[in-house]
Amino acid sequence: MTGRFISFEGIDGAGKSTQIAAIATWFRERGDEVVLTREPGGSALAEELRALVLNRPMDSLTELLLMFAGRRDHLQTRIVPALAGGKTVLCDRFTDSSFAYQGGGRGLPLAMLDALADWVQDGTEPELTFWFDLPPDLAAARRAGAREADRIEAQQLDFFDRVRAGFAARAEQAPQRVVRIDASVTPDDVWTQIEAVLQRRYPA
Ligand SMILES: Nc1ncnc2c1ncn2[C@@H]1O[C@H](COP(=O)(O)OP(=O)(O)OP(=O)(O)O)[C@@H](O)[C@H]1O
Ligand SMILES: Cc1cn([C@H]2C[C@H](O)[C@@H](COP(=O)(O)O)O2)c(=O)[nH]c1=O
Repeated sequence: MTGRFISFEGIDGAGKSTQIAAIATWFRERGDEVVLTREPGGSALAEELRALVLNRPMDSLTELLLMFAGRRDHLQTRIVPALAGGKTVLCDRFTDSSFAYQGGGRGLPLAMLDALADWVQDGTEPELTFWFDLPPDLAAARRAGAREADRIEAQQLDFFDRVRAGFAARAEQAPQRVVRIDASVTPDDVWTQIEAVLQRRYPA
């Protein structure tokens, strides 16, 4: 049996976490067994790497390699077994974030990311990705009211402009998989967009 793998993407503060619980409930009400997880992190080892990558100074290539090292462990120990067991895996960020942040934001070569994604994922990728899109200045205002910035969130607006462009490029390359959600509206209006996509993709 093969489950469903769905990811959630967007710049920091776009509102993913606010919506994911409702999406989990939507699938559970249909009888799915849901695994909620995140990247960086999601497994014991990858959570240790997360603490390092979000807080310790390092160069861009080290950051990229730690993201993919954690992803490999997360896939091997949680995502692939859950999918093999027929579960619905909802993952807060996945490889699109590496393309957007390390590729777009940091400017690392996309060919390097393509190679890492091939090796690390070995064909496992989300069937559906919600891209929560909103302007970086609005996201920054939301974050400022919510929490203290980590090493990546502390970047300037021009960094987040490049990250947003990175997500837009990924959406353009995979229009069947990546669905853009206008995240600048109220939480209820964001949910209305998401629910419409879920009903269309997964009819009762
Ligand atoms: N549609 C919305 N309108 C206004 N504020 C929102 C909206 N959605 C979320 N917020 C608020 O913005 C802040 C960031 O939201 P949230 O943590 O869900 O974002 P996120 O995408 O998960 O961020 P990150 O990826 O950095 O963890 C929170 O304070 C949340 O309450
Ligand atoms: C998977 C992944 C994540 N990032 C960045 C994006 C965010 O700034 C942080 C994660 O924080 P969140 O509050 O859990 O969203 O990590 C990245 O740069 N590259 C990646 O591959």
